[in-house]
Amino acid sequence: MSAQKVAYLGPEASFTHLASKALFQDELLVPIRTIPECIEAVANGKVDVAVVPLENALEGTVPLTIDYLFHEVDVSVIAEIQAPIEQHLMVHPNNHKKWEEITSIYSHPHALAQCHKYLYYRFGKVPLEQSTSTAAAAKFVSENEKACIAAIGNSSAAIEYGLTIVEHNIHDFHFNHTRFFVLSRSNHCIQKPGHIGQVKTTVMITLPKDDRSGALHQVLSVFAWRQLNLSKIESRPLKTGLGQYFFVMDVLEDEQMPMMIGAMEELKALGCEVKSLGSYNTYETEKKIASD
Ligand SMILES: O=C(O)C(=O)C[C@]1(C(=O)O)C=C[C@@H](O)C=C1
Repeated sequence: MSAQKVAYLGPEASFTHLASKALFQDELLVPIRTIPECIEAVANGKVDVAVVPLENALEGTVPLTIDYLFHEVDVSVIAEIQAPIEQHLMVHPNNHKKWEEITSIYSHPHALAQCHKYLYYRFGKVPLEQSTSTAAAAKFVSENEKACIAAIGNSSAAIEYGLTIVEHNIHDFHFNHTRFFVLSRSNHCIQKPGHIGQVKTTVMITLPKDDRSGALHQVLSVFAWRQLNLSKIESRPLKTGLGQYFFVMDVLEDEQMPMMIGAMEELKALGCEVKSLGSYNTYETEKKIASD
């Protein structure tokens, strides 16, 4: 069988690349510049699969990913990858000796936010610049050795782009992990040995338009009386006006199970709109994932 094309938020050595490599050892990995372009690539059939960051333990949801999946495309989640995240400050080797004089710091907004306290106390006056990924920041710093600037990213990015790490582990809290979604046009979830926990289903629910009181309570009851365990609930703006939201819920059950089928029917009977992203297994980059 020919290798699958797997798009990921690049360039090489982004955290998303490291997560993709853990699950897709034998496939063709294709770096793409931004999260929407990754999602479009899989939706349009340019690639078979796309890997994008979804949620970080310190900073929460990556809004671009969840909003794009709700508003713009119909694709399924076929796996989740969880990875530990260690952020380091790195500079061009030519600037190694004067690294404390850096004039700006580049990284992905989620990475900058994960290091907020460090940056505030250590470099409070130094401007922070946003990049499309941590690896894009490292690449930029490597290409601009004349400027005394730094990037925040992982140690693979430092090696890939020939940078020197000047401060290790600058993220503010020790337990720093990120969830990545593996997206596909088909809804056949990846079944490789080594997954952890229970199967999960992600649904996006819009409440009935009549704005009745207790609507969210009704939605939660649909899951509660069936003993369907939720591992996440979050509201995101519908982008139609202030106070209008959709709800993202992760349910620890397969959507094919009778209780889940019943729950989805009851939600629709209540007047909710339901968009399911499908059921999927969770893999960890630290744990061995068999190549098939
Ligand atoms: O993959 C990368 O390197 C990214 O820059 C993206 C991203 C994210 O959006 O959460 C991935 C993991 C880390 O949490 C920080 C940044």
